[in-house]
Amino acid sequence: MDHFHLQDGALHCEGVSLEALADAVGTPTYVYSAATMERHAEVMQAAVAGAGTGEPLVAYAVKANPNAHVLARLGKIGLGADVVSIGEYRRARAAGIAPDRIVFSGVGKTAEEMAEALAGGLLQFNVESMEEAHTLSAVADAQGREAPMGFRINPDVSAGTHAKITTGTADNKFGIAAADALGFTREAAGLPGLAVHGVTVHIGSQLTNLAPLEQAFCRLGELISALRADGRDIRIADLGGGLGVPHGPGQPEPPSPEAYGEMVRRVTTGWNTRLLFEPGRLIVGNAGVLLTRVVRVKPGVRAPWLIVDAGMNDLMRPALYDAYHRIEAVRPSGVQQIVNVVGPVCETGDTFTMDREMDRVEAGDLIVFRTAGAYGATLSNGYNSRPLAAEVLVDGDRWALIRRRVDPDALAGVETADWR
Ligand SMILES: Cc1ncc(COP(=O)(O)O)c(C=O)c1O
Ligand SMILES: N[C@@H](CCCC[NH3+])C(=O)O
Repeated sequence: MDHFHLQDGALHCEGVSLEALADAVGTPTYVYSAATMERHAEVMQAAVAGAGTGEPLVAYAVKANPNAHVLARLGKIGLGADVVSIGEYRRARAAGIAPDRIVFSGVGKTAEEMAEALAGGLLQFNVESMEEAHTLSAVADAQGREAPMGFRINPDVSAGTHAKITTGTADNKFGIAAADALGFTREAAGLPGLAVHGVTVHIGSQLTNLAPLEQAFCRLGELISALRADGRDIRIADLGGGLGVPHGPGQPEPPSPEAYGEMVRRVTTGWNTRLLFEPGRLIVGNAGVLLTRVVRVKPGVRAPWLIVDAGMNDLMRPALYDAYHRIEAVRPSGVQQIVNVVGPVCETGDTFTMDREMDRVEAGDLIVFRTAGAYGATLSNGYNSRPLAAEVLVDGDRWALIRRRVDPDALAGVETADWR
């Protein structure tokens, strides 16, 4: 069921008219459906229920959408958090997510970040190099604590996704080579302050095929056996995120969470570990749209330029990854046109799409970019001294502004000239 639907000829999010929202808060604005993100979370929880030993933990990848109100909603229905900075850790805690439901990933954790998270509590650090393990050991030893950790394995599997969001090939910066895992884990187990109980893998994002995930999980399974044979007490297997979401007709259809859960159950039989999952996009991607207004329509050589008031600074994915976003008129005219949709930023890359067939719209009309709930607002910036877009959360027929539009003057307000 799509919570973005037509009602009285115009697009609504749940019971709220996007036209009314644009009038109330202006554009560009991210609009999220609480019902959609909660349903996605529950579908994921159900898909992996009963897998592994003990309670499987769905630790939402905060980076996908770190808005405090989104985190609080997801935390309330039982999701944990996968964080990659102390900023995300603090946000997860502030949203009420318990320390024992938080994992800390990322290749560049600093000693300060480790110290704060260790003191505050967490389920596990996902450590990405032997060098990092040494830093964590020193941090834990200094606090007189044991840092729970697992190594992130780079399984050297091609995820079949965009090169810039592939993370599990030997040439990527993430994780340790599977061949090093035995030696590194043995070395880490001998360091003070480290409790090595986990292994983790995450091979990329927007995966539309289960095969590379299955291959990576199988490698992890072999490794768990080898680590156990070497005397390690492996209790947690964190299978990362990465499951793709549908982007609409003509786009690759990802496997369902149920099919993913089935594969996980099959591959992890006999592992005898607790299972963790780190979905981001799956939970929030299709729970959000970017609502924007057409500023003007300018004649073009191939097709007219539809210049909208959202730019690449607001939604970076097309510029960064040539990502496809479905574009819809908020009030469909029923007449189709072919257009190039671009933003106002002074970059040729500020192009959302070329030669797209869509409903005919004119200057002043509203359109939406679909599937913008993940890696949308969080990747935005103030390039060209543009404000950061507002964010709205809809729940039934009520809505709340969950991030005010951030004026460029507010950003300029932190510029200092403290010469020394
Ligand atoms: C370690 C880790 N876990 C989870 C995720 C979430 O990925 P996705 O949003 O594709 O589920 C990412 C991002 O790719 C990641 O780097
Ligand atoms: N930011 C990327 C996903 C990368 C996730 C982080 N590892 C996207 O929008 O598709």
